[in-house]
Amino acid sequence: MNPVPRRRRTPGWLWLGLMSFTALMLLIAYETRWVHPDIHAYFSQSGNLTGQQLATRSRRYLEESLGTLLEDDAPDAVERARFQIELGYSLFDIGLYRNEYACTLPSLRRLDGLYDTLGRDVVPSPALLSQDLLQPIRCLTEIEMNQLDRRSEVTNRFVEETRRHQTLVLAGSLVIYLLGLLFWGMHVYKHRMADRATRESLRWMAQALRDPLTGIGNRSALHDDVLTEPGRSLGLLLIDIDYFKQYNDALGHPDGDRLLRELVALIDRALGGSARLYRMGGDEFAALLHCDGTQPLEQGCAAVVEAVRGAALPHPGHPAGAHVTLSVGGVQFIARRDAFAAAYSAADQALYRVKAEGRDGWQVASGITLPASL
Ligand SMILES: Nc1nc2c(ncn2[C@@H]2O[C@H](COP(=O)(O)OP(=O)(O)OP(=O)(O)O)[C@@H](O)[C@H]2O)c(=O)[nH]1
Repeated sequence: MNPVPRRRRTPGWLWLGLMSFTALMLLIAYETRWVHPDIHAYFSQSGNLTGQQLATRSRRYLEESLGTLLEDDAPDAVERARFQIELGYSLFDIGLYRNEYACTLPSLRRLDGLYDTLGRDVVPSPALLSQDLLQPIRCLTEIEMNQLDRRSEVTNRFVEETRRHQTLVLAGSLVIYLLGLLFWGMHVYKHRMADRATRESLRWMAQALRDPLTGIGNRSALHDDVLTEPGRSLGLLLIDIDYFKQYNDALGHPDGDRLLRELVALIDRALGGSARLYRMGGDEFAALLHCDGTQPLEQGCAAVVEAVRGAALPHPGHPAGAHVTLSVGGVQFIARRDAFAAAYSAADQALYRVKAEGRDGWQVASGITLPASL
């Protein structure tokens, strides 16, 4: 046995639309959390960039010590200068400066020597002092400048990359948004198509239950309508035109069609517009009305026959030279799937009794014989 091929499921347009909007949200979330690593390092006070601040502070201590030694005559001036040199030294003596700036080690050695000399209470000559302190101060200035340049470079790179990221986010968002709109549009379009197909099917189904010539229901519609009212007491009229063949023969089929339409309007009016009419085929109609007893049914049958009689529609082919007349058979029944065939047959027999008795009249079946199982 061949296995039934499984239909491959593809995501619908609505799902694709939702997926693209989710992708848009993820992209935005990612980009808003993105931070340039160097800038992160800078703001988190770690990494190389902070070195510039240490050099600045170190240089200030060394400049202060130089000023103290050259201009301060207080007895503790040398001690304070030593302390300032010591502070400047500790901020200067870091791995970054040692590794990256050649002037660092000689400067530190000079500061070491000066610190020892001052410890022995010896104040070097201003020329020597200038050499020992100015050289480290110049070195620190160079470091500061360099670190500042580096910071600018990083900032520039950050700005450029931020711009690139923004462009990416903008372009990506635009593409995803447009895709989302497209998918959504496709979903709406498919939905409309499905709606249209459903309406079309319903229209076809309604048409399948209509008689195209007269616009009233057909035989299938009568069956459907009876089944939609289970248990309800209904009256069924079967109506047949007398000598319609002769009418067609005398006036032609187009006039015959016109008569069929005219009679539908007449019957409808005669039944007060409350009955549902059907064309069973050829020149035979049916009418379905709500009635609790046989009396309203008999009144309906009589009204239909009288109305057509009263209209005095010419019938040039009538064998007895009369106008158009109808034969009607009626039955009252309780709407049930298994009772309808018997009811229909009883009304048909009543109709044929009218035909047999000379036409232009009506009869109502006295009672219907239901199948034994009912
Ligand atoms: N114009 C027209 N004629 C139709 C249509 N359908 C069926 N007929 C005709 O209706 C006629 C029915 O003829 P019969 O069944 O002999 O009935 P009748 O001539 O009315 O005879 P009785 O019922 O015995 O009085 C036939 O001549 C069909 O050709 C239709 O749609 N239009």
